Amino acid sequence: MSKGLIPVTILTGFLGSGKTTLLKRVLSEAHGQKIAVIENEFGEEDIDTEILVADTQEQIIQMNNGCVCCTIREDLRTTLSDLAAKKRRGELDFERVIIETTGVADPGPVAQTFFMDDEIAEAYLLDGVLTLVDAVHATQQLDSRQEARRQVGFADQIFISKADLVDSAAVDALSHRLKHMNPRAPQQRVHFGEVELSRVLDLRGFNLNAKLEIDPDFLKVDDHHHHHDHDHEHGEHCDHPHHHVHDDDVKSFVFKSDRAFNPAKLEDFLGAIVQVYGPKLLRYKGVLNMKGTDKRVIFQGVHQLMGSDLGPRWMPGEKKTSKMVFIGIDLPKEILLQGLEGCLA
Ligand SMILES: Nc1nc2c(ncn2[C@@H]2O[C@H](COP(=O)(O)OP(=O)(O)OP(=O)(O)O)[C@@H](O)[C@H]2O)c(=O)[nH]1
Repeated sequence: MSKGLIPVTILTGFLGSGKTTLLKRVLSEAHGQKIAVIENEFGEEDIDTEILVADTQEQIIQMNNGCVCCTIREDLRTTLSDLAAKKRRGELDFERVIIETTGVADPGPVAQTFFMDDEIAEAYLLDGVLTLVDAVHATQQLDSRQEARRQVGFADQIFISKADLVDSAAVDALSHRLKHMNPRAPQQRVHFGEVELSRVLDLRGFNLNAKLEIDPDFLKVDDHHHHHDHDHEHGEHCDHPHHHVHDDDVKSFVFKSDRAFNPAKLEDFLGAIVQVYGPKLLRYKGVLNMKGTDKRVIFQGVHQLMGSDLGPRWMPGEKKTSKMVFIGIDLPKEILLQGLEGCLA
């Protein structure tokens, strides 16, 4: 990672989705890596920490704060800055941080900590948000709990746990639903937390400097919108019986164009959009063809906080296709798509 920043992974997922199981597994497999774990649990019981301590040499920091939504940002900030200070002074030795969030929390404030606070941003780099989805209970949780939907919306990687307990058609339906909510995040089934470390660490989901690719398949699930997509990847229409039953408020859409953006217009437009829709924009991310540079422009954000950076050069003869994905709650898709179209040079 650049500039010696400490990579941070946020592990989220609804109650009982298998976060601790996965974390234990990762810690036992991360040979040679020193990981500081921050348990952000809701309630007094410190059971998870005990389990982890018993099995590993990791440094565990428990935060038992009552109200997750309002106080976590401050507590997490303090915890993170203490950790970084101890590392600087040589009192603690660790290379990365994993934060296990409580199952009922919206991961947004946790993720935002890494953008909003200068002191934190100078020491840490948010590497990725991992979301566990419980195949047995997800449908009901997603139907009834906004936090569960937001956890999916924020994910850079989705793990479906407990697929062993339901039939495969049900897992497929769930997977399909998740893909609609968040086409950007790869999905993988996990059995009792068994995952490759490469799926968990160094995802660089938030790293602007990293080589950034958007899964080319995500366009296939964008069933409502084809007029920006002239590649005719329409094969996968949603004939799935499950799809129209739900009305998930977390939705996503993709903008795609081969024409370059006018940077000033785009900046104005996006600036205005995040002002108005920031609270509803969970994540957005794009690889853009921008007039005036032969490099890709990588842009991404969480809520109102937006950043951009230069990525790799376009290859000679390569089609310079801009792709943007927006994930959010009740977003005015047509307004956004038309607005973006209007920013093309
Ligand atoms: N059958 C099955 N059970 C699993 C799987 N993954 C986890 N579990 C079980 O699910 C239960 C909950 O797992 P935990 O890892 O404690 O879940 P958690 O997300 O940390 O739970 P909270 O901290 O309460 O939010 C445990 O009994 C696990 O053994 C899986 O892939 N299959």
